[in-house]
Formats: sequence, structure tokens, C-alpha cells
Amino acid sequence: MLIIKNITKSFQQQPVLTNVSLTATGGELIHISGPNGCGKSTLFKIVSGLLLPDEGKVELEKGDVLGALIENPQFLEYETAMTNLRFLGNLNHRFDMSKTETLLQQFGLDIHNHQPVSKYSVGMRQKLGIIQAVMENQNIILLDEPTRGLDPDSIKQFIKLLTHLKQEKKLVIVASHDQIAGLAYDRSLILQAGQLDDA
Ligand SMILES: Nc1ncnc2c1ncn2[C@@H]1O[C@H](COP(=O)(O)OP(=O)(O)OP(=O)(O)O)[C@@H](O)[C@H]1O
Repeated sequence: MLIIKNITKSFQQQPVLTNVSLTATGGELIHISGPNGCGKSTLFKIVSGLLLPDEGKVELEKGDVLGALIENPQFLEYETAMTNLRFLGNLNHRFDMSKTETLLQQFGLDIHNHQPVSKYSVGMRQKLGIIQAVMENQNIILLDEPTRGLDPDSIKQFIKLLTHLKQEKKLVIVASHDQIAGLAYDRSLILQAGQLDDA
């Protein structure tokens, strides 16, 4: 379960989030939309612990593991995709080779590709970003503009993945400008003027 309690955040005295609250449980697929600069990435960074809020707090339950794709995913540029994913998974001692290989195959990425990630296209990097957010069996997953750069087949694969995660009772929150046709959300929210409301 994820509880976001009265989060407030400003940058240089400019308020971005004002008293944002949300309670969400496993099995929910939630969509957050909102105009450019409304604070979607800022909210995800606070939930992931990459940024501290000015006020408010984020609560997870014991055993919750958070996965996130936020803005442009960063990798070890001169290493292969598999080396990058192994490195990330090993940080938490949760690297699962067979699961990671399956995800790479599902997204049409060659597990034996020896090219460094620096040579990957925007869409290929985005797929790696999605894979690292789910490959450790994370149960709370935040995805910021996840379909950016994905071709139609990869979007279909992404929709399948999210449907599967929902069946596994994972909590998935997608922030995006468009609804991503084919995804059936349990809740649609809009972030605007610092407030998170039902869309
Ligand atoms: N580190 C920072 N320092 C100063 N201002 C910031 C910082 N990070 C974000 N902002 C500002 O906070 C506001 C919200 O940015 P954020 O990236 O969260 O928006 P967003 O909703 O994700 O936007 P988009 O839809 O364009 O990706 C913007 O005005 C942005 O300029």
C-alpha cells in the first residue's frame, strides 16, 4: 500500500505541489495526467525518495519494493543492456536472470546485443527503463511517460505487461499526457495547479 500524505513542494518559492494526498493499494492501475510542468515527475521523485518534500510524507508498508521510470532513464553508457540490468538488480540483491531475459525478449531486445547502451535508440532505452522498474518483482511501480518513443508493437507489449502486473496485484501508477489507449485504469487523476484531483 502507498500512502501519500499532504505533500507540499516548491522550487525557488514557486509552489509545484500543494497538499497532495493519495492512498493506493495493490492491484490498482492509476493514471495521472496534467499539463507540462504540473509536477508529475516531481511527485514521483518524492515518492521514490529522490527528492524530499517541504511538507508531508510518503508511507509504504513493510516489504513493499518500489520500481520507477522517471524522465530519461540513466544507464552506464558504455556497458551493454544486460550488464546494466544485472548491475541495477544486484544493488538490491534481487537480480533475476531468467525474468530479465524474458522481459528483454518480450520487448524485442536482443539479450546478446553487445552494443553499449549509448548506441541505443530513444525507444530501446525507454524499454530498458520499463524493464528495470519491474524486473525485481517490485510491487509499487511508478511509470512517467512510459510509452514515449515506443513503436506500436512495443506499446501492445507494454499493455500486456501492465495487465499482467495488475493480475499479480501490483500497484501501478502511470503519469502521461495521453491515456494510452488499451489500458483500463481503475482511477484517473489530474494534477493541476498543485492539486491532485479525480479527472
Ligand atoms: N530541480 C528543480 N529545480 C527547480 N525547478 C524544478 C526542478 N524540478 C522541477 N522543477 C520545476 O517544477 C515544475 C514541475 O516539473 P515536473 O518535471 O515535475 O513537471 P511534469 O508534470 O513532470 O512535466 P512534463 O509533463 O513536462 O514532463 C516545473 O515548473 C519545473 O520547472
